[in-house]
Amino acid sequence: MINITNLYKVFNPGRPNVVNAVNGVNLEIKTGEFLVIVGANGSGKTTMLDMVAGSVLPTTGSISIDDEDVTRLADYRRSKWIARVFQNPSSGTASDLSILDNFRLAAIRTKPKGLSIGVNDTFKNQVKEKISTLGLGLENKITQQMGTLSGGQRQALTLLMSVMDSCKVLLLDEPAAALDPRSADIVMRTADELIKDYRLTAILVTHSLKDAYNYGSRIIMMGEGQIQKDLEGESKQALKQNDLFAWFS
Ligand SMILES: Nc1ncnc2c1ncn2[C@@H]1O[C@H](COP(=O)(O)OP(=O)(O)OP(=O)(O)O)[C@@H](O)[C@H]1O
Repeated sequence: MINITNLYKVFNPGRPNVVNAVNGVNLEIKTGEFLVIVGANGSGKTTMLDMVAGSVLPTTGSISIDDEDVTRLADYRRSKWIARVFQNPSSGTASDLSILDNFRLAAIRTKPKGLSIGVNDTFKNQVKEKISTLGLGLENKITQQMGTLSGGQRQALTLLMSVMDSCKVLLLDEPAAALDPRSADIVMRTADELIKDYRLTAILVTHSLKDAYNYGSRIIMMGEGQIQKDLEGESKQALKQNDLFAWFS
């Protein structure tokens, strides 16, 4: 469970270019919940995600994960709980390494430095089996360099890699925004399945109202650094795509 209490982020405080990016957010995200965040440009979505990830520190307020206060914990120390997928497909993978070596590194993401993992047949078969679930035929190309794959293929693999090691929280920062419609669908469906299969707590930031409508168990809309709408459960399911468009009109 993620608990966000009285969260504020002020950039450039006391200067003429001061920005109140996040402005008093309170949010409890239950284990296994798939939260979608929508909102206009500059409404504070990414800053919120950055604060959960630990790459931006809050000005005031607190964040806890499973009752552990992580408010001031550096991002690399949160990696035992959190995996993040960015908009840019190159961010989550090492271009020069093979698919298999990327998965090898992913499997020891949260382990102490210096630990390595042997690439035996059992591991190879595990990786192939996981990759085959994508239905992209990549299981037969595990020695191919990651850099030679398309953006969609890389994003789908990045998602799979995030559950190779312990991961409780999946942060999705417009993961399909740079992809063609078919690849975007594959990436979003893969994310949805992993969230359900591994009972991950997930936060998706998106400008795609189609994805916001199709995915997630809860949706919030941010405006001026605050939560302006919050629908979950049956209310989220009952939301029509047109209602969602109307939020932005
Ligand atoms: N490092 C920073 N320094 C100064 N201002 C920042 C910084 N990061 C974000 N901001 C400002 O904070 C506000 C919220 O930005 P944020 O990126 O969180 O919004 P967003 O809702 O994710 O927007 P978008 O949909 O365009 O990605 C914006 O006014 C932005 O310019």
